[in-house]
Amino acid sequence: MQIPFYKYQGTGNDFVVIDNRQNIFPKNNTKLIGQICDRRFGIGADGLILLEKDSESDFNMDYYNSDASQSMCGNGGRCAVAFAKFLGMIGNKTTFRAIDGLHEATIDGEVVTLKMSNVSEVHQRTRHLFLDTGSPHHVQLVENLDKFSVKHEGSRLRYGLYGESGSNINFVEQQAPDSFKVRTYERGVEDETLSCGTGVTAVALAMHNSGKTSSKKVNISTPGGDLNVSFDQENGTYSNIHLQGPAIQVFKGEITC
Ligand SMILES: N[C@H](CCC[C@H](N)C(=O)O)C(=O)O
Repeated sequence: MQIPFYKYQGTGNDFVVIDNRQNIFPKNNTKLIGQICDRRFGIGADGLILLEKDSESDFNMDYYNSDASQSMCGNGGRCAVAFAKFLGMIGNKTTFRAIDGLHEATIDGEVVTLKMSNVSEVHQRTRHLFLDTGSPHHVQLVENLDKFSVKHEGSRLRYGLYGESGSNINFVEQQAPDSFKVRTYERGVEDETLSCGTGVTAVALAMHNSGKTSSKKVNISTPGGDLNVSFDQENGTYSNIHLQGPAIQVFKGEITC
């Protein structure tokens, strides 16, 4: 079978994206998902995105990590919006469905602004914070982030602290009153990725919640590029959360399976 696909990247978090509105992809074949995402034997990607029909919104985004596990994906959501625009399915505004519910988004050129789900619980621990922005995130301030062993420490925490279900692990260094550098170990990729959308969203909220910033517009730089997170906070709930950054189409191909 030949399945057309596109490759997108959002600040270096990269995805194989497929128009699956006719249900052509064998999504139960988790081995195939792993093969597609394999950096050597396949196309190579952090995850797979299937864009599907949805009865109540413009489309459904079915997201798979490279190990075929599922979660919400912020950068993937931004790339799905860019793909839907490319397909002519939407104009510059959309509402789509993901695993954590409906999301609004806008697109202006290559920049996609994605509304994230509300966050009403931020757990403060001795040396880290934990919150769920559509996927679970551990947020920890470190020194000398550029030299930090993200994969080793990230894996240790992901399995040691969070067991089999795991969590994404974000290491953070403050750059200025409203800006931070972040490197992320991603659950389901089981490696450092160049950027993590739900992760930088978690970092922005966690840094505000712990008083490291009083700004409600936070700039986050990742190894893959820069993202902005803006939000409101009322009675302990974070709402009107927007993740903004580029989503770029890289190439088109055909999967043989
Ligand atoms: N690895 C995450 C999902 C993808 C998150 C990341 N790619 C993003 O942009 O939010 C998890 O399983 O919790």
